[in-house]
Amino acid sequence: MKQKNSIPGFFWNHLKAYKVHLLVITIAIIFSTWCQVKTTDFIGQATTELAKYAGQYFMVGSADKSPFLDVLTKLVSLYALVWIATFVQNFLMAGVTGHSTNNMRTSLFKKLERMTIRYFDTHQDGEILSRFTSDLDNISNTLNQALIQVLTNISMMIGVLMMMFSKHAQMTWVTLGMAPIAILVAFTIIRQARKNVDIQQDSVGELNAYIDERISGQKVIITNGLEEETIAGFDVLNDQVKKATYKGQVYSGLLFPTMQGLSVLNSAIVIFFGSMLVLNGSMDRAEGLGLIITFIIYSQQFYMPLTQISSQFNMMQLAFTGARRLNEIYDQEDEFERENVTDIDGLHESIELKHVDFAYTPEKPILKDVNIKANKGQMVALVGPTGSGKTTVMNLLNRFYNVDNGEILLDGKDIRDISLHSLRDQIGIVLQESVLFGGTIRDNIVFGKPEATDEEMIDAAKQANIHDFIMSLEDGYDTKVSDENNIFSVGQKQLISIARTIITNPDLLILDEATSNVDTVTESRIQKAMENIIAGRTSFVIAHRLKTILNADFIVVLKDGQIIEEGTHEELLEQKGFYAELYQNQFVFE
Ligand SMILES: Nc1ncnc2c1ncn2[C@@H]1O[C@H](COP(=O)(O)OP(=O)(O)OP(=O)(O)O)[C@@H](O)[C@H]1O
Repeated sequence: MKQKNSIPGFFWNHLKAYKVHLLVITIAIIFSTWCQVKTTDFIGQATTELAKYAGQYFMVGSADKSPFLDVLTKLVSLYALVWIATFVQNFLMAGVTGHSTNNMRTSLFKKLERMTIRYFDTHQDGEILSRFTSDLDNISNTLNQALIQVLTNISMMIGVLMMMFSKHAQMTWVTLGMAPIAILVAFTIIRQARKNVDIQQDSVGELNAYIDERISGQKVIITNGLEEETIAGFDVLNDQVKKATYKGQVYSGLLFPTMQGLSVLNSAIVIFFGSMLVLNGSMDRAEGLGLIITFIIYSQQFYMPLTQISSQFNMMQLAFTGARRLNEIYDQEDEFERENVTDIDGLHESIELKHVDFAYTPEKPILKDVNIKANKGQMVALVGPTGSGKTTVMNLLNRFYNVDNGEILLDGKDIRDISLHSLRDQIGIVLQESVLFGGTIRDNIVFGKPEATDEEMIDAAKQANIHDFIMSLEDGYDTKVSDENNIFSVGQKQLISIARTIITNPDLLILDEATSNVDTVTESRIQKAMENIIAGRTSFVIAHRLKTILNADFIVVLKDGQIIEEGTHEELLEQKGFYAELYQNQFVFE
């Protein structure tokens, strides 16, 4: 069992390449906050110098303003340094965020390409997609915005604390007096806000799922006249979102004014205590004024970061959740490959399932002691009621899943001892639900053999009986295929898939016949295309219409994962068993 990735491990793995950048960013942050803290000190000094200058000027009619101007010059220089350091931080961090999230996206996609079909069979597409969108976005936003701000705020608080203690310990304790209350208040508000934001996100998720489901089922809704009911269902969920959003916003909105109020209250206490120091003679007036102004600013510089760290906690929490969810993907096992596997160059003799047992989940056995042997060039048809295990046999032949007991032998060699890529190079699959990728028809046909010539492509399309249809389109083979341009029927899609398989010239064919929405003309085209592709090849065909498999070398009838009958069409009819009954039923029906 491989070790699970941790959240700190996730960030370390993706950020370690930028160690030097992050070090420079941290130094720039510390430097810029030190400058900011220092400017406060200079504002205090400038106030003191100005007060001294004004006092002297009123007393004797003239005064030296150079000490005041000196402080002012230092102040302006410090601001310039702060600007430069902040620019460096943001510039470097934008680069680190851009590159690291890009790498995260790439490594996530590569990982998906290595993962088992089991994972895709047991997770919804939208759920997997959301890791690329919202989870990666949350991580990127946190790196880009929250990280610098949190580091700045922490170093600001430390710097302010150090400066305050070095200036006046008593005033510092007075300034910090409100801190425990502020932390408690911030914590309580944020906890409430987070609770409601979570509810808000859940209800938004529910609403999205509802909209998604209703859009895909729009035809059923219209034909059943369920528009009003659908709107009513939407209203209920939408109302939930409204209420949760309102509460979340109210609590989030409370944080800043409350903390601002506490900070103002704190400033009043600082002014009061500072004035007491001047009034009881511990300090002269100009110095006292400077100190009060310095501590008012320090108090704000201390409380503001506290508020900001608390509010960024939410964003960081989302990034941690994102990292955990991405780790769930990285934690998945890759496709299983034994050591010392070998490559093969084709199927020369036979392919055989020998005493195969298989279950997707331990509690529900699917295939039980299945034995099928196809010699080179033979066509094997799999027939049986829905759920009997036909597709499962195909999944095992292609090693989407591995057998639990028994073995599958290709020319006498266990397919687990053959490298996955060379095994799959020999196999061509036409699935029941044909998939077309974004691009042109040409791209789709040459998908498995990008170097194919136009002649090869056209030849494959002709064999698949789809060439004439493609040529009837305005742009021919350059016709765009996309979700928006869904001009193909189920049957036509399957014919394009057949052409895609033919062009790769596989030794072993796995065909799952399209069952629904195929008109009779397309059906006979598919029939012809299948005959063309099967000729001279070893093939396993799942047939739903029995007339497609009358020529099969032998037919295997599966029921509840077991072979119940086996033989040629004629032999099975003679047996007058399950197959004969199925054939009679279809014959009458058609
Ligand atoms: N990924 C999976 N995880 C768990 N169970 C599965 C999975 N795929 C299929 N099954 C179950 O395995 C059994 C056999 O399914 P299979 O798809 O092989 O049947 P089939 O004969 O091809 O059916 P159909 O003719 O409807 O396509 C069914 O009970 C099905 O529910």
